[in-house]
Amino acid sequence: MSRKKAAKGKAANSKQSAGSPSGRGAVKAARSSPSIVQMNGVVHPSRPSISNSNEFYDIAFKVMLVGDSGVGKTCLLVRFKDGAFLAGSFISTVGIDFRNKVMTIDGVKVKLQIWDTAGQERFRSVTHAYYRDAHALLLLYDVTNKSSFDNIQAWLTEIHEYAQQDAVLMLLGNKADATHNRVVKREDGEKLAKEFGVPFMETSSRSGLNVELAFTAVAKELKYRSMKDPSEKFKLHEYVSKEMKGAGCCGT
Ligand SMILES: Nc1nc2c(ncn2[C@@H]2O[C@H](COP(=O)(O)OP(=O)(O)OP(=O)(O)O)[C@@H](O)[C@H]2O)c(=O)[nH]1
Ligand SMILES: [Mg+2]
Repeated sequence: MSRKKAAKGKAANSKQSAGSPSGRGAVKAARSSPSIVQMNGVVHPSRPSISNSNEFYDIAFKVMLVGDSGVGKTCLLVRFKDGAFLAGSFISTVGIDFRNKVMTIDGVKVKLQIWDTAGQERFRSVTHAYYRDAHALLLLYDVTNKSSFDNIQAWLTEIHEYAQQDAVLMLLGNKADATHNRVVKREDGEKLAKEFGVPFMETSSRSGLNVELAFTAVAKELKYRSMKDPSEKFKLHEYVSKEMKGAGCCGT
């Protein structure tokens, strides 16, 4: 298996305040990024000239974070990538952004190129264009925000319309640490996920609960699928049920 060099996970655009007039410049910048131009099917590394990471990888996949504005997509990505929590005032993502992370899955270096989409309605047409290349989608709602949960069905409709049929999909109930403000029960999330046949877990970017697991589960599923070795079996639902930790149980 040949090893490729991973481009440093550099955001294609920066965040702006939710009240900023337009994110068009940033979106345009993101669209002209070489990473995007080359991205069809399995992700290819960006031009070496912009790569300042020495990390090598064997296979690469594109993962998309979707869900209402404020559910915590950016925080989830930052927690996963940097192990930090973005506390303080909420800065809404403009357009679309990405970061890379290389994980070692059963001895194979798997690069995830993780696309952080803007949840705001006004960017919806921009983000639609990226669905088609996604190998996996993490759909988030916020357990402290009922409307973000109620909107999950609409998000699923959108995903079915724009994403590839065989894309890996997982539902995440985020902000599980916020016990006092919780309005969506874990069982409601489980029920909804079961209805749509998607794996589910609650996460917290603040405590780190299940963050690594969510991305590891997706990376494992994609890796096993790409290996196409019938002797190697991986069951995403089973893996998630076995490895998942409950809110309030274990923190990180
Ligand atoms: N308590 C708690 N707060 C969180 C968590 N994740 C995110 N937040 C807070 O929720 C707010 C929104 O987080 P973001 O990650 O920026 O939300 P987003 O989904 O990226 O929003 P858009 O970019 O507008 O789509 C921020 O103020 C975060 O600090 C979490 O796990 N727990
Ligand atoms: Mg964001």
